[in-house]
Amino acid sequence: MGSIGSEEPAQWEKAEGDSTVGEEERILVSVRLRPLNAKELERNDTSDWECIDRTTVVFKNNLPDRSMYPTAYTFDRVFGSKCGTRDVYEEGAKEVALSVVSGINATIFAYGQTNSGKTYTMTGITEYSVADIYDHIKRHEEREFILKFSAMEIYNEVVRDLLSMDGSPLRLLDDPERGTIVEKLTEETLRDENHLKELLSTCEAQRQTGETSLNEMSSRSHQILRLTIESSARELLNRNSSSTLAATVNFVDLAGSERASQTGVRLKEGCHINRSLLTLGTVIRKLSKGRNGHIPYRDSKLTRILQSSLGGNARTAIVCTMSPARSHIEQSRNTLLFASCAKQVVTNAQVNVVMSDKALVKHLQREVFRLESELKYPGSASCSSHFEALRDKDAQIEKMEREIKGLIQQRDLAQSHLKDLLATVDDDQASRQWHELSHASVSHVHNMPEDVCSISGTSGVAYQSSEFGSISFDAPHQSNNEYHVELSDKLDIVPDISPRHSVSSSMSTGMILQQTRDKSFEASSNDFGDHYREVRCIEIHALGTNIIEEFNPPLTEESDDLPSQTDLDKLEDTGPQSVSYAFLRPETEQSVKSISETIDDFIKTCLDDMSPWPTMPKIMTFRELPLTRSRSCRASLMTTSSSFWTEEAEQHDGRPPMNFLNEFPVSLGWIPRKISVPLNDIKNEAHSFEGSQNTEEPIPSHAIEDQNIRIVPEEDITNVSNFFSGVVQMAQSQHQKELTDDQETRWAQVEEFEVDKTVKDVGVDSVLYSIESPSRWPIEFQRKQQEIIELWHACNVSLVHRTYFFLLFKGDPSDSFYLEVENRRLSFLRNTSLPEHSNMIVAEDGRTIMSSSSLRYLRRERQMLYKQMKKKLSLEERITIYSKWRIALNMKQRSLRLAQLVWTKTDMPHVRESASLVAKLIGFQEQGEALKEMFGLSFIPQQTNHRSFSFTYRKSLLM
Ligand SMILES: Nc1ncnc2c1ncn2[C@@H]1O[C@H](COP(=O)(O)OP(=O)(O)OP(=O)(O)O)[C@@H](O)[C@H]1O
Repeated sequence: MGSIGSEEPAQWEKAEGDSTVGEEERILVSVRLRPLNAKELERNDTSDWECIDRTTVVFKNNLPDRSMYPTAYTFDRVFGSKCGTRDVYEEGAKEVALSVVSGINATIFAYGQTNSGKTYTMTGITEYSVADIYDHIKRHEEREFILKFSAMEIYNEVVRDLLSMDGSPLRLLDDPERGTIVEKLTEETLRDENHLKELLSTCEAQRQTGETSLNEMSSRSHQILRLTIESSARELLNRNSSSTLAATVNFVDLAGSERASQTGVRLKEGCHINRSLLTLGTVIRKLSKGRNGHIPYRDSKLTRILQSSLGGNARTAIVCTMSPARSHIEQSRNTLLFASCAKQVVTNAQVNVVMSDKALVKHLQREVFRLESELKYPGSASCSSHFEALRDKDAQIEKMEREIKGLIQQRDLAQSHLKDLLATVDDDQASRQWHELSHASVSHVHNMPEDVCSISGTSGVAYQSSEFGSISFDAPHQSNNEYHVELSDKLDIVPDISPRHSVSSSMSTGMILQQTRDKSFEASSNDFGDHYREVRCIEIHALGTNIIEEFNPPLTEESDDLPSQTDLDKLEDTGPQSVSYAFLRPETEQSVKSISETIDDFIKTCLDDMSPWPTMPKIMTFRELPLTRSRSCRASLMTTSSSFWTEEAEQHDGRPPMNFLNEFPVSLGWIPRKISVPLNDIKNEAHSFEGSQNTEEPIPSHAIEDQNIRIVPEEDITNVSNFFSGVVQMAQSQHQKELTDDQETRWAQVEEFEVDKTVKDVGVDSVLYSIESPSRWPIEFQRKQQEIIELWHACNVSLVHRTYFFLLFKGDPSDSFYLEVENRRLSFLRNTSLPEHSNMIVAEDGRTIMSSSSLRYLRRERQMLYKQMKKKLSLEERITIYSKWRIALNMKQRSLRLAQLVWTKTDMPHVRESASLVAKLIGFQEQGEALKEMFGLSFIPQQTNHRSFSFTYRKSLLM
């Protein structure tokens, strides 16, 4: 059978013991006082030692010369003279001795001077132990026990087998597993308890004894009785994996510790006895100070044989016997000193498990496999497993971080949705109130007929704001082919073209497409700015013919989304510009192209109608006009397909058919069918404006030379019509003025056109004032301004437009043109809204579309302003403004009310406040001339040698 230590398989541990891991514990040390014997009593020796309690023994006779020694000693247990051996066993040895049945080595020592009662005590302890061991065996029939007994004595440092009769000395051998073993020591397997008793008797008989002066039967040797107990569970005995608990208990009866002089023994005997005892004392003393350093186990046979029991794998109990007699006080003190040292020694006993050979082989094979694996794979298995564990943990952490990130995004998204929902709820509430208020206020707006058209729709001004995007305007529904075209420097592309096509385009000249919406304007009508999505700028270069495709994949010429090759050729021929349709959706591009063509054709037709010269050399088409860099484009336009126009035009002698005009309800119906304009007169008049504004780029000479009239139309058809009306009106007015001034000679020299009597003669008074009578201009400006304000109000002009216009045109003489144009436009609109013109702005189905759309956009603007208030104004600012506008602070929906109040009156203080507030809400920043130009025409008198009259339209330059 092999044996292993504490590193045995768990199943064995569980089966065989509570623990194979040794627990440190101190040696159990007890002291036993024997009674004074007959001799001691005979010589009247006194008993100086007394056990005052279970653990303390005191020297009760305080002699003066002994005061230097301690008088009280405490041990695990002390036994007085009246205590029987049974007590000593029970409390001072039994627990340790019986550990052997649990596989734990144990050793019981009896230490003391001769005749102190060592043999007397140890004999009793051995018998009790054996009895209890056998009793344990009887009570554990499930296990099979094997008891083996051996006995030896060490006499004069010679080991003898007490069970052998030859008395030859035995050698000590060092076994790597079992430690020091006694060679050839008889080990009797015990049959039963009696067998053991017989053997014990044999040992007793074999032990060296001799008469000493103190003890007639003195034990002159160290006796070691060794009982080995192996036990196995019976149920496992037939299995290969059976294991056995194996332990040894040593009952050691030491020879007397007294000095030879005291005992009177022979010198040699005493020397050897003392050598083993001396070594034992040294080992104990050293062990009591810890296991550091060298422990001289090998200095004596006794310490070599009992090495494992001295601070090793064994539980140890020492019973120190002493005579209470005063005559042995020195030996008693030495015994107590030894006992005190022994008390400090710590042992580390553990369960000893012995496995069968087969089980051992199995175990060893597993161990070999494990070791081979470690050799095969560099780095210990434990290290590898640690790295793997770390990698797993890292992966786990990364996964969790990703999950956390995802959860955070989900949370943010949910919060965003919640915010939107709350905003929607607020909007709904606000919207309800808004409708209540707005319905109530409809009548308040000057009882405006519903068919009043939107000034924004006709003024060619759409509003650009980084926050709002472009504000465009609905067109009236026109059967199933209705198109909704929004002209804006920010192109609004509504994907749902059919049946309602909503396209925002800069149309003819420069285009800058900056934003698109992913759903129709109507669908997002509650929020002007939120649903815009950045797309891409499309520019039309003033020069060059290349199509700029900045981000879109290249479009082929065959693409329907591109201008036709004819268009491109035409552009090349005329050379002034190129058109980029980059990033337009196909349907949008087609619409834009159609619109452009329509406008070109329309202008051409108008000019043809206007032209007194049927063979006018060349009329520049809409797209042929030289343009400055496009920055913005603002207009609203109702349009139809070019084919529609072309076909209809052919049937109407090149003029726009009435159906077409109905589809441009804003102004096309107003276009005079026949206009007679003295072109030379116009050209001459141009000189009167020379030098007033000259910010435009030079006009290509060929344009002037070849055409005499150079017209750069405004960006939308509405403005184009207004522009022409302005041209006609100005010419007519000037003509009248000249007539008054007796300039008929000039007038006679030119051909006349018939002028439609529907044209309102708005004149150019303000322009003339600003130029000819600068001193009167301020008064005239105020008058014009007030007139325009009234017109804004009457025509439901966009609030943003009013604000821009009001803040930009502050009375500079150069503003006169803008005021004049604005005045004319507004006057035109007001007039066209009169009953006699209602047919021009009412759709075929009879709806007063323009009125409703203008009012609707006004409401949207006010909603937009309302929403902006909390974004743009601090609480303090809002409170100040509320008080200024006389809105009670405890009123609900104050911002809404404020939005409804702005621009509702025409008195100047109100207008100023309104403009100021709206400007702040929309982030208005005056940008000088560029911003002014967004209001449409910029009449730039051209300095020419020929008295030609030139208008150059310049796109607005909103940055
Ligand atoms: N506690 C005791 N109660 C009564 N008698 C005792 C007690 N202890 C010892 N004796 C008696 O004292 C005598 C000596 O005892 P014992 O032989 O056990 O001493 P010892 O220490 O073994 O001596 P030695 O070392 O010389 O062998 C014996 O006759 C024994 O019966």
